[in-house]
Amino acid sequence: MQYDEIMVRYGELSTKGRNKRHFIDRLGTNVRDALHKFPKVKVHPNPDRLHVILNGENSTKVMSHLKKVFGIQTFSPVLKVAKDYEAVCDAAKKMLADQITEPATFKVETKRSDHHFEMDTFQMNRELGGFILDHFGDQLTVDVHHPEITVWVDIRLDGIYLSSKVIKGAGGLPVGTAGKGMMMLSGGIDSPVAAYLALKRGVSLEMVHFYSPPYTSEQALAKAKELTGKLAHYCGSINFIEVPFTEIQETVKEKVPEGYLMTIQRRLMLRLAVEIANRRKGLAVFNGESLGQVASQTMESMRTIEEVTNLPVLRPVLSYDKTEIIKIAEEIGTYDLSILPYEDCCTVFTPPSPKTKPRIDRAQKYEQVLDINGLMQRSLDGIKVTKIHAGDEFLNQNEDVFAELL
Ligand SMILES: Nc1ncnc2c1ncn2[C@@H]1O[C@H](COP(=O)(O)OP(=O)(O)OP(=O)(O)O)[C@@H](O)[C@H]1O
Repeated sequence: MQYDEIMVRYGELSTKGRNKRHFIDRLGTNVRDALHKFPKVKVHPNPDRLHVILNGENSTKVMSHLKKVFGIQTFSPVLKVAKDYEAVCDAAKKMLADQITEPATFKVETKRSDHHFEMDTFQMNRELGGFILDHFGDQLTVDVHHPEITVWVDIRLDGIYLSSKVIKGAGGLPVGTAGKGMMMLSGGIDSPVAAYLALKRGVSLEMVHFYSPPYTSEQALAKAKELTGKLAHYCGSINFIEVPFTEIQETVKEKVPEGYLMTIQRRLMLRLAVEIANRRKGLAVFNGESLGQVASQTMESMRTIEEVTNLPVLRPVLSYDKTEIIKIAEEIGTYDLSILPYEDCCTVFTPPSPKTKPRIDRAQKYEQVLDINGLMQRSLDGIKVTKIHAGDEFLNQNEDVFAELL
């Protein structure tokens, strides 16, 4: 059914006191971004509610985009009618016919800011309630205390607004209200989920992806970019930073004892991510590590890798089980992409038995034979940044991607 407006209720941000204005403005910007494909839509972020005026744009499509904007608790599609009781009845009938699928309880709740309207709130509740019972009496019964459906009637100066559905929003905080972070994004299952959770807490992210041609293919890179396109649905667009890592991996493999290959590679990845964060005003590095999942994800290993920086390294999925991570990946639509069998630079160079408790002093000693600054500089010189928008696709532009899978 086509509605006139979507009324958005704020989530957690309504408790943010002095920062409230900043949060609301940011949410307004994010909603406009998310709805940029609907040019007629107008967004009005008011202190108590945000109003999306549809001006004829398809309400179902607009709502499917709104569902992914963080900082929204719930929203309701609204019909606007002339200030006329008959018009209110017609609209209520249309709305409920579209909504009711099984017996339910209901009540009418009216608010009136136009005190010149001929009916007061009490009258409207009673009359419209009676009208609804006349038409839907076989399915609806009145419950004024805990109704399953509330028909809201808002009598304002410019018209009467009706709504009856409450749709759950994405929750969280508006992206961009919690600072900027660098997300280490592989093509795996965990880091896209970690990125989603960071975005949900209001962090604005840039993706840092290490790739090692010819050991890793164009398809592996395309997969990481396409994952970014999926995540961009939650924030409009995301910068994707590809970082060449081949020379580092070849050198580390040649010069470092096998048990420490993974640790030293990770220390270099982290150093690079931190340098990129410093250059691009990032406040933290995020990754998809989950405690105890693999050899590099023990506390000892995390400590030895993290020793190279004092920038916070944040791990949104640290305490999640794999099954919990997979569930979120499925919900946000990244799982099917993540399990495509393209090699990651880490898997290509993973030794058969990496140390699960690497020591800081050993890692430092093995790094002494490496030209860390030179390796990093050459890698940083090869960085490429691409702005990726929601839904951008990279894999299917490349037909041989699928050919290779067959
Ligand atoms: N090629 C890469 N580019 C950027 N970050 C990476 C890359 N490979 C690994 N990482 C980062 O290191 C974390 C741990 O990687 P690892 O391969 O050990 O674990 P994982 O559990 O398979 O993670 P994921 O499922 O995210 O790949 C990843 O979650 C990601 O944040």
